[in-house]
Amino acid sequence: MSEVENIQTTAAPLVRMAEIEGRGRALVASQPLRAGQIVLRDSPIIVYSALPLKQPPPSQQQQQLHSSNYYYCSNCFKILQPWTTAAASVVSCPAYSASPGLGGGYPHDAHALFCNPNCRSLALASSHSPWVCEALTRLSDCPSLLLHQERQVQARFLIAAYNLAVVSASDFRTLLSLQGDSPAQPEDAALFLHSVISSLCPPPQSSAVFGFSLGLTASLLAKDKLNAFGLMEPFAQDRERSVRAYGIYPNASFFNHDCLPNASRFDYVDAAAERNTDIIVRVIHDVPLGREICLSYFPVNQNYSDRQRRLREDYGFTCECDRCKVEANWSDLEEEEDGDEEAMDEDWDENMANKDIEDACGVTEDNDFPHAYFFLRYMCNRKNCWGTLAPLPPSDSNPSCIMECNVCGSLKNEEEEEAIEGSLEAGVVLENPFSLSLIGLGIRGG
Ligand SMILES: C[S@@+](CC[C@H](N)C(=O)[O-])C[C@H]1O[C@@H](n2cnc3c(N)ncnc32)[C@H](O)[C@@H]1O
Repeated sequence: MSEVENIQTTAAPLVRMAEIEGRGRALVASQPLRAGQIVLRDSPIIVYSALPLKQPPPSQQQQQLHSSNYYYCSNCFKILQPWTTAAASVVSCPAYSASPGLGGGYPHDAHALFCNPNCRSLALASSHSPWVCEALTRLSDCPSLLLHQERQVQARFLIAAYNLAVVSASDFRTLLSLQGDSPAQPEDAALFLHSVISSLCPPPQSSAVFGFSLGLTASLLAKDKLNAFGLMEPFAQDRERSVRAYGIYPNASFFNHDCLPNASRFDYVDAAAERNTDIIVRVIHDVPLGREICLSYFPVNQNYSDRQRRLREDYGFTCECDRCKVEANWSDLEEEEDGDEEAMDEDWDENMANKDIEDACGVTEDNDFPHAYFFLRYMCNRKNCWGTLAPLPPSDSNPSCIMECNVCGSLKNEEEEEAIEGSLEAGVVLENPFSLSLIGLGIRGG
């Protein structure tokens, strides 16, 4: 085992890297961890926009995206205030001649806006170099690319990655060290994007040390697919949550997946603080020394077959976690019963609700649903949220009773919820030591 460099700014790292057979590199607890403890704060080596290259004119924005979320700074990725005099500090990339705000709004076709001149200066010296600016301009006028939204976002990643090779060789080496190899036969995306970039905007000569080849393009795309974290738009109950930007995080990339994770990651992109694109990983309950720390690569409410398919197709492995071992059996039964795999999603809540709550809390010994406690305690009960709850960091080793959701951001005070709900539910479940979680998370009744 080797210690992960820079993984903690404190003197004693809380996690270290281990090589685990069948799972590759992993992060394990290097000391006993308390619920809520921050095990990693990580800064991205690349952040790139999740928006298509060619943005629709304002008249169509409403249909395609939530318009208030549409504009953000191309350096720090904080949302830009709607155009008012309060947003007067917003500046565009120098290559774009019009001034933001003219005509009552931001220019919809400016490919880079910055929340202030400082952000612009930082970007011009790094992520928005003259080559990136020129490349994005050319790519956004490429008709064959504009047909594929996903390819446009991949193109943004490739431009950011090839630019990284020029502006920071060491960060580019780190990127190359992450999981993800070029497949023997390059996939369509790599063939297409490499040819478009070669013809329209080949990387500058200064990146020659790493070269520019189809193999490298394919390998970079593979690394992006396995390691990128989505920085999400704020949660809203009435619409699907979208990704604002993707980031590649050099240390967080070593977290393996578990369908019942013991840690969850938080981001605070619109926070006023600096390093707003960092991700912060906290353990959701106590973790013993030596135990692997895992995240879930997607919301924990997904059913067994969807999870397995996604992990196989997107991440190339078969999940054999405790939850999958259990659900493999009841999933088969349910699929036989209704003969419709798709119906599992809708049935999932019902499955949970129908399981005996006493079993869930370990009161009786039934291994049919041993992990129900996880959902009752650590899954957010806000409609359409499906986030994971983790306690706030402990203070002076005292655990916090405030749980924070990593998707909608709500804070739940377990003690207050117990007091309020307890009076409503008196006699029903309060004898159960876990009742406050059951009530607070609203699982009862499905
Ligand atoms: C983001 S990387 C995690 C770090 C990776 N293990 C490494 O060595 O760099 C994702 C990859 O890790 C592996 N992985 C993650 N979770 C796993 C699990 N539960 N079982 C087996 N392999 C896993 C898969 O190869 C997956 O594509």
